Amino acid sequence: MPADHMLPADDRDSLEQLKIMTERIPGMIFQFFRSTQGAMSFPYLAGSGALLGEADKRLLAEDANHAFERIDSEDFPQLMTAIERSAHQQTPLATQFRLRWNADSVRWIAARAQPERRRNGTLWHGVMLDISEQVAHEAHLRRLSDTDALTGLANRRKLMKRLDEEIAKSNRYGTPLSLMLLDLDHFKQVNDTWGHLQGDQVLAEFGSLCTGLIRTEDTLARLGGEEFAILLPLTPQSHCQALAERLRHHIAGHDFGIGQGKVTASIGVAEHRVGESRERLIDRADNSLYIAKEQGRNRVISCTVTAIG
Ligand SMILES: Nc1nc2c(ncn2[C@@H]2O[C@H](COP(=O)(O)OP(=O)(O)OP(=O)(O)O)[C@@H](O)[C@H]2O)c(=O)[nH]1
Repeated sequence: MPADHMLPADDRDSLEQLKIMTERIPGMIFQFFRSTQGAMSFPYLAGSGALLGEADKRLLAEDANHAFERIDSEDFPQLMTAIERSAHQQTPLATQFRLRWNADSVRWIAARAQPERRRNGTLWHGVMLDISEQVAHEAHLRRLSDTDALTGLANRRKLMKRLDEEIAKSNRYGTPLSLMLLDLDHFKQVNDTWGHLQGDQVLAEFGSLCTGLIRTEDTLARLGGEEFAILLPLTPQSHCQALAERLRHHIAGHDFGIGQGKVTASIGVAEHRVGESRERLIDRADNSLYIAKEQGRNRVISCTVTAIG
């Protein structure tokens, strides 16, 4: 029989096993306490043994700020809000944030914890997991779903997102916003004469050429086939029209690998009007493009019926 102050052997084995396990799991289990005065600490921290030394654990048991000061300043406010809400509503804490790991490494951490009201504050019981690889993978998938595979430019889906963002800003602040639609002329002939592979090459080079002529804040997208679009924030129609004319000129003078002057583009321009929908703006630019094609191609038409070229 064990002495009164000792645990039975079975329990000691279980405790020993639990200790070994918590030190080896690929994450951390913790208790986090926030007093009613706002003082914060980690009374218990275990797991990912290699990541946190005993000294760190002792410091954090006194004051959680040793960990909080390593949290990315962009994520800190939403973490504090999540803690506050969880304490106030007694609902589970579920959040994620970036943690500075060492001089050149930042890790994404997900935290899930259950709050428990105590006489002098709130005590959470929870787990933290390093989700950096998952976050990087999601970002990669997002980039893929927003990118046109042939040209590496933004695709239609991405352009629609950017249009929604910029239209919202334009409506809110009354700032100018222009949209340009570009369509290569008689592209079928390029394919028929030089082959589809060379046609692909022309499309990719067209993307590079235009990218080099616009600002980084502008979004150049391939809408599909030989149709492209450029979204130009903070740009009134007159400036957009001048840029379109410059692009048209460069395109017509460029050798895309099939001889100079073999590729031209028709361009339609429209400026967003406050309160106008995305579809209406696209329709107006598309209408200008249609007129440019009708009037003989290799020209710029703006929605205010000004024809150049
Ligand atoms: N090489 C290549 N060709 C494409 C791609 N997507 C669409 N096209 C071709 O682009 C051509 C578009 O033809 P049309 O819509 O008749 O237009 P167009 O010949 O450019 O004539 P206009 O626009 O009226 O000046 C077709 O031959 C399509 O096969 C692509 O990804 N690669």
